[in-house]
Amino acid sequence: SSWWSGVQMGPPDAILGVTEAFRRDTNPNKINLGVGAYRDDNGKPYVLSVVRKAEDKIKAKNLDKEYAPISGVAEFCKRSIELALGEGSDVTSNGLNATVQSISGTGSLRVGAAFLNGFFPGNKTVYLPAPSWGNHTPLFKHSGLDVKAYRYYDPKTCGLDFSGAVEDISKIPEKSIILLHACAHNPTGVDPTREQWAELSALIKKRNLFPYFDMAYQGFATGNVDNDAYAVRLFIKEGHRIALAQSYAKNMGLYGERTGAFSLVASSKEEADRCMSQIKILIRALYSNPPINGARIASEILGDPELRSEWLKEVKGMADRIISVRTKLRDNLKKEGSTRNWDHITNQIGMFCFTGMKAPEVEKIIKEHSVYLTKDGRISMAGVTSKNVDYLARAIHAVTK
Ligand SMILES: Cc1ncc(COP(=O)(O)O)c(CNOCC(=O)O)c1O
Repeated sequence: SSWWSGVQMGPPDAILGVTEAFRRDTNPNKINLGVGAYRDDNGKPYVLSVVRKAEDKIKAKNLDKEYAPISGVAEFCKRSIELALGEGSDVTSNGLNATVQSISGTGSLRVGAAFLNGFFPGNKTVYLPAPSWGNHTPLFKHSGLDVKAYRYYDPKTCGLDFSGAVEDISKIPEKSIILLHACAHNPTGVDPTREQWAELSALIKKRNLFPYFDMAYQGFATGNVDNDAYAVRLFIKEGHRIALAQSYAKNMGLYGERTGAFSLVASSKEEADRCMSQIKILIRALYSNPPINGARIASEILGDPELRSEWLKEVKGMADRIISVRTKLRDNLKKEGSTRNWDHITNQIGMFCFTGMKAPEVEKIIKEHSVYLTKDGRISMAGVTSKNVDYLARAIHAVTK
């Protein structure tokens, strides 16, 4: 028998499986609301013009292709943590952060998880919001950490189950790890209000929990990079020593360039240096050093005042398009005569909308209307355009009335 006769066929990825089914559908009105990547109003992938400008500037520099340091392109690491914490943060001015470039958000989360597995002195269990990004559980489990959940989404209101979250977090054993989506929660689109973030910060401090922020959408949620970093900056201000994973897949459209960063905020520069040395040892044995192209593009944009302000306009443009189709969809559902409350479509934020459609309704809308989405009723608003939003509203009304 062969070496691999024991290997089972694994289940298809829930999200990518939707796209395959979409591709097979011949209905000209078909709509793909599964994929979590931005599309313009013509449903096409979007390369930011500021990214093209940065590429031209980089090309003119005739840079070599030498290895980046294990910790990545230094300029990128500096610009990335400053984007997250804001210029002049005393964390960066006092060198309290250990920041490494990694392979987009997923690689950054994974490097952080490997470091926690090796060095976290507390309860090596990560508490995720229920539900969370599908990849969080396998990512942390493969890193050797245990994974549990705290209540987060309320299916009755399609909003935040804040009292449930507080109740569950109050019971999390001290010195555990709590994963927080900094903004634009995936898959629900439900974010805490600023007041609720303040309560969560106080509670997490009281419970002596370690906050691990996943910020994959900074600038993409409200269109403002400072607003979207509010929770991260609040926790720092409140004295939490956080971990942070960042991605430039969505807010710079660098999906395939795999550009991201992992940061740890330590209590002294000397401690940050010790942590950095151990993180580098982990990276060396994982992938040795990260890809240079995306990091060069991101640091070119973040480091040049003109490109930076152009980027801020473009990322706001993407966020605004999503917000406008949210409003159109909600209004069209009303116009179709739906008696359901669809306010959550505009209360939720970022790439995703948890519609509240149940599995039978999802099956029906796929089969009868060729609208493709994941079974949990999550739609990627990026797939909604001014051209298909009427059709979509009719289809949703047809299966939910
Ligand atoms: C919360 C979160 N963290 C991290 C990431 C990591 O993204 P990347 O590794 O591409 O930077 C993502 C990207 N998700 O992909 C879209 C989808 O769910 O369909 C994410 O949503």
